Amino acid sequence: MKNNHILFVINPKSGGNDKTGLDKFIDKVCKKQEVDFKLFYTTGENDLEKIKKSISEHSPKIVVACGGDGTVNMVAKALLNTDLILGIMPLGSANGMASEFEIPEDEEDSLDIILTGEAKALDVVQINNEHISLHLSDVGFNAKMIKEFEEEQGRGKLGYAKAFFRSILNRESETYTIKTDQENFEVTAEMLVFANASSYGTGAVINPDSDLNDGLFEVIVFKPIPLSDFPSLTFESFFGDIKDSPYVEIHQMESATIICKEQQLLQVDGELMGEVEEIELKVLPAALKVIRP
Ligand SMILES: Nc1ncnc2c1ncn2[C@@H]1O[C@H](COP(=O)(O)OP(=O)(O)OP(=O)(O)O)[C@@H](O)[C@H]1O
Repeated sequence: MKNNHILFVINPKSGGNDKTGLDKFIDKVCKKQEVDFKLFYTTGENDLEKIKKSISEHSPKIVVACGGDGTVNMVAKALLNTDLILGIMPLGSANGMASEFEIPEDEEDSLDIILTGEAKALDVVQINNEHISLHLSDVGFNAKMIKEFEEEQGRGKLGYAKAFFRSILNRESETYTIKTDQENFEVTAEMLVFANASSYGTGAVINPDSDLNDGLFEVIVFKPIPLSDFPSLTFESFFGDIKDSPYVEIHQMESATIICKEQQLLQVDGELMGEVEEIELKVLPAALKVIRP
């Protein structure tokens, strides 16, 4: 079956790559396949509202996020609680959600999946009633590393490596209280991950039991770890099972309130959301339909 009537939401800046030929490419493929389509370009200003307006003007069946995780998250926000289907053309510097769904970065292949793939339901994690997370959100080590990276002059792979090693050397432990329907408990952690999905864009698997459609999410506690054991934990996340590590604890839940003893920088699907003291998490089961291979 051919998927018809599509709105392509293009982030012209994502991934730092040139997208000047993208409109012609979409036009060529869609015309050949006799698929109706419209293009929308993000500006970085009030894009969510503008996308919603464009959806109400054009009434598409599918809305495709052409960008990185930030663009995917924003389009998903516009589609929540509607019958519209999300498609993904991974064109960002971080394409974590696309790699989770095994959507290839090649434009031709990803567009083919959008036109012929099947829509499957996906849980979404609501955070503090204002953000949604399809992929991975966290406080602690990773959020601080992203901040370091964004402040890095050089960026690129070298900038990432510098931010990574600086963050490793400056790791800090924080105390968090986790409140669920069943229990309240305190943890000391270098990082807490709120995980719908399984892996960061780098390929590190931090949530091996992830099921994107089980009506649950995982809170992964990374306990204080001596520097000498850091390489083995990293190795396990890439090649083994992180659950075997004595420094990792995984809790599954439907909702939770996390209270941070000190304010923490919150990262949601690759975007920094500022400092928070309390984090309200709630799974929205099967709240989104996504085209997958
Ligand atoms: N036309 C635009 N000009 C500048 N920024 C934009 C534009 N459109 C969207 N943005 C910004 O792009 C970001 C999302 O980028 P996205 O995550 O999709 O790609 P990315 O290349 O992975 O991003 P990052 O720069 O975070 O690595 C948002 O912060 C959004 O505000």
